[in-house]
Amino acid sequence: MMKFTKMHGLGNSYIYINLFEESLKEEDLSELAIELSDKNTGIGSDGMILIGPSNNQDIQMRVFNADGSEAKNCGNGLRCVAKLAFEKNLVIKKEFTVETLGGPVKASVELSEDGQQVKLISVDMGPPRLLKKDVPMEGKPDSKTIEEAVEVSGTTYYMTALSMGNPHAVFFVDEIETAPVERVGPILEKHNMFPESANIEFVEMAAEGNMHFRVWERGSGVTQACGTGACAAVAAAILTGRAQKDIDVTVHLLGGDLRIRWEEDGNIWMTGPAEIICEGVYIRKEQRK
Ligand SMILES: N[C@H](CCC[C@H](N)C(=O)O)C(=O)O
Repeated sequence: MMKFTKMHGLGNSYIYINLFEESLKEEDLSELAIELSDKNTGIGSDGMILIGPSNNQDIQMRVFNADGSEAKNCGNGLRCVAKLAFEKNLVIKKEFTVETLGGPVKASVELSEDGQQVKLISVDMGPPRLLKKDVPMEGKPDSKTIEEAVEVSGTTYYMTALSMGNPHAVFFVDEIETAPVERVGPILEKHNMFPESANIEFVEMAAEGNMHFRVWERGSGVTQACGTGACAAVAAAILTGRAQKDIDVTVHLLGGDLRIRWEEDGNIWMTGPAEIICEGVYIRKEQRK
């Protein structure tokens, strides 16, 4: 039996396990993520996120996709971790740091009128990493990938790729409704130009300071939202001259809106909501027989 909390950030849901209360075996983690994410025999989610102690930050977050692969960062997950950590008194400040495999980030929480609930969370996601060697992807290690042609099933697409601690390939389209998310997403996710696979995003620029966004996530497929992907999309828009730094961009995702801003100092800020769906006790498959 294992206590869990199911949370979502704009419909991108994960099963959160509090390692201050539960202990898990390292060798079980990948299988457990697959088991929990299964909507028929598990709880149903886009993956599993562990919140635990850190030696060098206030808390640690580890992210596992629905296919059991471990990711180095998760924007929607960070907002949920920040909310849970504050409301469960795992941290005592409204601003604190989170250790991720993709590097440390800073989170700050905005509270409800009665001060009891976290309503909005802002995360300093750090700078986008623009060099091919950092995405990582094939090609000249110290060069950037900005509007590079890539052919998929006979059609040429123009890709801007970067890392937010995890790999992203961003494509600008004229009409988000017809973006080839499910046709092109899975092909590019596992394309051999990405040694660690990649998250694939499609963006339609809208009126000043707005964009529409869809995503095929590495290890989880189509999700309602991707926080690191939204940051990557804004960075790509700025790198390709479609948006400017130091101005809030509203990213319209299937599950709702995120406010993203690439500051002149180089860091990207993400602000948005996080919700607790339910808390409970999960019975592991091997305990059900
Ligand atoms: N699928 C991602 C991890 C989850 C990222 C996403 N859910 C977010 O909110 O940033 C990866 O393998 O890098």
